[in-house]
Amino acid sequence: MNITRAALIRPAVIQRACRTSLIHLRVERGSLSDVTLGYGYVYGSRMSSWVPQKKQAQKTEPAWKSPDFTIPAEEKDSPILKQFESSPKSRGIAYGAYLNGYLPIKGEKESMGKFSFLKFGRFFLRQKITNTFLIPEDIDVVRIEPNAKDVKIEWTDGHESSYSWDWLTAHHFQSADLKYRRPVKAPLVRGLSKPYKKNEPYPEVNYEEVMSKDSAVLDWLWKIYNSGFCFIDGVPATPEATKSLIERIAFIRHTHYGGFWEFTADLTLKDTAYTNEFLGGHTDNTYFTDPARLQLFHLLSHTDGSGGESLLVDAFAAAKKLRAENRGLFNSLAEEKHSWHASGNEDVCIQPAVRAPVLSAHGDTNAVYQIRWNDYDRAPKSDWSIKQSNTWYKAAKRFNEILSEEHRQIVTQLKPGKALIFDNWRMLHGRSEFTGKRRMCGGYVNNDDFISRLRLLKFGREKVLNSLGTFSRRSSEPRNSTAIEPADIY
Ligand SMILES: C[N+](C)(C)CCCC[C@H](N)C(=O)O
Ligand SMILES: O=C(O)CCC(=O)C(=O)O
Repeated sequence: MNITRAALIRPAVIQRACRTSLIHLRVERGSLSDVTLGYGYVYGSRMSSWVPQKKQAQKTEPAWKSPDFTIPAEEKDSPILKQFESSPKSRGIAYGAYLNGYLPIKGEKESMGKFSFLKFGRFFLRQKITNTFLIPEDIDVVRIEPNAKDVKIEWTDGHESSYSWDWLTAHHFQSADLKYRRPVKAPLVRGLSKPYKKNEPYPEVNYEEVMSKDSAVLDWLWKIYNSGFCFIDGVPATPEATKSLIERIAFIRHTHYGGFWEFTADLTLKDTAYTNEFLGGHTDNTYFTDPARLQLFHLLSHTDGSGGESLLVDAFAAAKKLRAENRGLFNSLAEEKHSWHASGNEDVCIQPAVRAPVLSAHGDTNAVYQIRWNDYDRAPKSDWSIKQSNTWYKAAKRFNEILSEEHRQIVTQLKPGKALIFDNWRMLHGRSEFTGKRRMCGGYVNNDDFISRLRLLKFGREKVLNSLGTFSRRSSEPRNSTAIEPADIY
């Protein structure tokens, strides 16, 4: 198999690197010329000797990788390659896969069974192709060939791998060498990096900009990530424009309220949102295993009445204050799990697969990463002692007082044309009571789709892919479970 083939099966390479060898990488920053590469094996705990290598001559890229690649005349009638006539890039890649056995040889259309197409398909999908469990347990390295761009390794089973330096530095096992690890400092979960302060101008972006430029989408998402919310000005006051705005981030999360929603105080759905009543600060979807991460509201109209002001409160900042003030109360909100529920509509009684506390701490860092605060939807709890129960209610009462501190209340009157989006894992939202006819529309976006969009825009696909599976911590030692921290960026 030539090296190009190995480069084509990068996912298997990744799997193999993670599974069969411990690569200690000493990379002299910036030079990459002299690399000392040693490796040990997870299996048989054989530590090999260090293998100092010198820089190899840069290999030339295969012709089919160049953007202006054209398929040689004699291959023109390949039934498969014809399918890639549309774009030089896919045509070149297809030809590369063809040369490397991922596509049947010319004229053997019938052999283009599902499997080979699937194999070829996977070539694009960055999914593992190799059967991990067929990798011999006594696998060993035969040859290591580092060069400026990557490291090529030949294994005893004949397989050849190619690892980019970025990928290696992000994935080698030695956590002690964290300084060598360069994962994308991407917000995998979230952080309280820059809470919005009262009287600062509100974070805001422009609709036309967001609809026309990915750079404006990045600015928008980064503002939501850092401040917890963002206004969008210049939005046509129509459901259609609002829906397409949300879809600049990702597809809209569908729930028992529908996908993109328009609502008014008509109790079409049995929830306080569908009334004109006061709604205290709360997060939505506490009853879902995976609460929506973002929520967007856009007031379409409000006639013959007044009120309906919108409230936002940064619950991460409030939790940080509670922790500083009384660690016992903070821990109670972080440890006592509740069975939140949504049971208003006759045909649903929704509860999370795993009961969740008010303050969810991240399993790797113990930093708070998600708030569930909704007294309307909190279910009864009986698996605690009187003492635990009393402590929790005391903690919840104190937390509510902190959340209600005047300087934390971000109160705005939404107007048609200016939408509001916020982080539903961090910010409480609410509404004052109102009179008259008020039409609101909006939608939810999942956490994973929000973070995916944000990371790819901010860091670029190659860097994000190179950091798959890495997780940078403040310290290389996991924190113990009692030291639940306030939300922070990591
Ligand atoms: C769909 N729309 C946003 C209009 C209403 C949703 C109701 C949210 C519910 N009270 C909760 O806390 O999850
Ligand atoms: O009507 C509003 O402004 C907010 C409604 C609300 O809080 C919700 O739908 O969760």
